[in-house]
Amino acid sequence: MIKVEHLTKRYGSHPAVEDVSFTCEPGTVTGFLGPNGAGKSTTMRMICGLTPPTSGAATVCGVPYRRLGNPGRRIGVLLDASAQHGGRTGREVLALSALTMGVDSAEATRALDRVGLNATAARRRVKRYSLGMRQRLGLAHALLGDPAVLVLDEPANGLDPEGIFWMRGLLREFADRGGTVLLSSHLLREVEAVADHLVVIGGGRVVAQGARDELLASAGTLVRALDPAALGAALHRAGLTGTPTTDGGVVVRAGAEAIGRAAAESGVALLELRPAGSGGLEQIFLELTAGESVREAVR
Ligand SMILES: Nc1ncnc2c1ncn2[C@@H]1O[C@H](COP(=O)(O)OP(=O)(O)OP(=O)(O)O)[C@@H](O)[C@H]1O
Repeated sequence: MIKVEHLTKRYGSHPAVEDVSFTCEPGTVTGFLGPNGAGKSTTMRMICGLTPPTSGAATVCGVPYRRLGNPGRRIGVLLDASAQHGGRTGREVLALSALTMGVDSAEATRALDRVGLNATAARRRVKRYSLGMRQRLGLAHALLGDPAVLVLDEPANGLDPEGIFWMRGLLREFADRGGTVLLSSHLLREVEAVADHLVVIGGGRVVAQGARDELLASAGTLVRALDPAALGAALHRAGLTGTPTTDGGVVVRAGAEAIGRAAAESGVALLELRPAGSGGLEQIFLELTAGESVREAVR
């Protein structure tokens, strides 16, 4: 379990993270979402004892990270896939860590297999790795000590679609076996498919959090009409407000019945009327983090 309580980090007068609280339960994947500069990495660094908080606290398995004996056996961390020594081979990186953690060196081979790095890749120097291979090595490193908790900062960076699909499966399986996963992303669609819980951060503050399915259910209704301008006018007349989607629909914070009635009263022909689901969540994400680099967030 990870518990984050009122974490705050200020650099001079700049609040990088402001009063952030959330809990990651065993058996779940928590998606930590926010645009660039929102405070995700700073929060994760505070969880892992790398950045001292200005105030507040974080615990992993009930204790602050720095008080964990042999932390790699309790929590697997991937904060920066490029941080490995470029002159070492993938196998050397893992073998050294296995030695430090007191893990059998055979586990290094198992971890490499688990992340899809074959014997040729394992013999190659890390400086010759692609970003995707570095992410896989970072993940192998995080898994090496068979921890109960994983903290991964933007682990999908550099992975191709097949790699992202593979990683989701790995994280899901880890959580289904009772593990706790916290993973960050600036792309909603990347975490939505695997996360049970979402914590959305913008400008250093948590702007929304909860079960993914509940957030999805509260995401409004998507409506699409033959004549979008007429639909806009009909919604306006009914006192309903909507946010246009990028593909010509409108997400309205109201139920299908209210929207259907408003359209019918104005004689507007509808092409689509359904729970907005992830499209609506995307709109909420955009609204909540407005002013941040939102375009990139929903790319
Ligand atoms: N060491 C530091 N000194 C000063 N400011 C910092 C430092 N580290 C982070 N910040 C600032 O804190 C804020 C949050 O940064 P952080 O890296 O945590 O965001 P992020 O959500 O991880 O973004 P990204 O997705 O771009 O990595 C930013 O405004 C950043 O400039």
